[in-house]
Amino acid sequence: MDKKTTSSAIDVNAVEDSTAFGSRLLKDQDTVFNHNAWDHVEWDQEQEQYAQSQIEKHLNSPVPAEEQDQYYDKPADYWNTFYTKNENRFFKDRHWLKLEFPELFEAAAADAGQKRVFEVGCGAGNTMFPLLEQSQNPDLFVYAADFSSTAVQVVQNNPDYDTTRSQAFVWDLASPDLPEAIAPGSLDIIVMIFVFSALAPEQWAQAIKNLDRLLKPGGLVLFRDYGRHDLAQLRFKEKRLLKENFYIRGDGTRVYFFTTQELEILFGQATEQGSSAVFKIEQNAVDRRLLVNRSRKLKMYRVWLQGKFRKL
Ligand SMILES: C[S@@+](CC[C@H](N)C(=O)[O-])C[C@H]1O[C@@H](n2cnc3c(N)ncnc32)[C@H](O)[C@@H]1O
Repeated sequence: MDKKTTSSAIDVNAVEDSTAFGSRLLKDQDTVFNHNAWDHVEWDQEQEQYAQSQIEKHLNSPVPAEEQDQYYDKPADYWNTFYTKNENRFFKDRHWLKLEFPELFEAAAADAGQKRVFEVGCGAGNTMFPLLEQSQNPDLFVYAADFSSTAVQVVQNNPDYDTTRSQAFVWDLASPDLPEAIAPGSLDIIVMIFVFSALAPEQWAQAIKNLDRLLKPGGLVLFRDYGRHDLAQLRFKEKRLLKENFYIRGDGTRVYFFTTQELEILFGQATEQGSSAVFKIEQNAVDRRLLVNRSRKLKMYRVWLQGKFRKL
């Protein structure tokens, strides 16, 4: 958990706490400090009011208009700086991947046949490396792309990077061009973990169109990202809001906080958003988790969204 007062994209590592999601339910408020994490937590009135007052504060104090353009001009530069500073801290062993996205590991089974998986916004390769490590499938190939060239270097410099089974390259998810390395309509699975939130809302339609063009019919998007009113949103200070629910962290990286309704419209009825893509929504769930700092008696309300969208 990020304890700094200035927000940073390293906060995504808080998702490491989400191991056996759904298993621990808080039934008695008096026991809240007995464990580190509780699932499916209903928010009390105090937390709801806090959320509303923070959102109002943000809306009343956006990033000054004359400072906004820099965050739209070269967003990858901020991520390059981020990876230059955080290279070692960022690689995490994601135990929950297998629990939440078993489809990935089915593609890695010995008899799964030819499978092509693409990790978009791969950062340090937090999906690609564990997947390949566990793969028994000689015919699994994993692509990994990020628009930060520093992130791609981090992946390529990893001693486990194996060019016979994987390929990492620079690509912008919101680009009008598909990556040269991947044939259109050839992918079985695309993984986006805390990536879509980094796009500006006006880039969503192009990004979804790209996913649709890259996937095979029946191919799957595996999605995990920030939910509306997550702790990371509510703790923003003044002058960090670019647009409603879209913020600039202290390190200059951007982050949007979604609702399931927005994802439903974006992926399920993408045509209306200016993209011809339409996906069957197989999962669109909220992971509301209360993390507890037992020694400091702090309660942290996390809200993450998880989706599985199948190309029709
Ligand atoms: C919060 S990090 C998550 C990294 C990784 N998916 C993980 O879960 O560890 C977001 C990543 O998305 C990348 N990113 C942001 N916008 C992107 C875009 N338009 N195209 C490709 N990658 C992007 C950033 O460079 C960063 O590596």
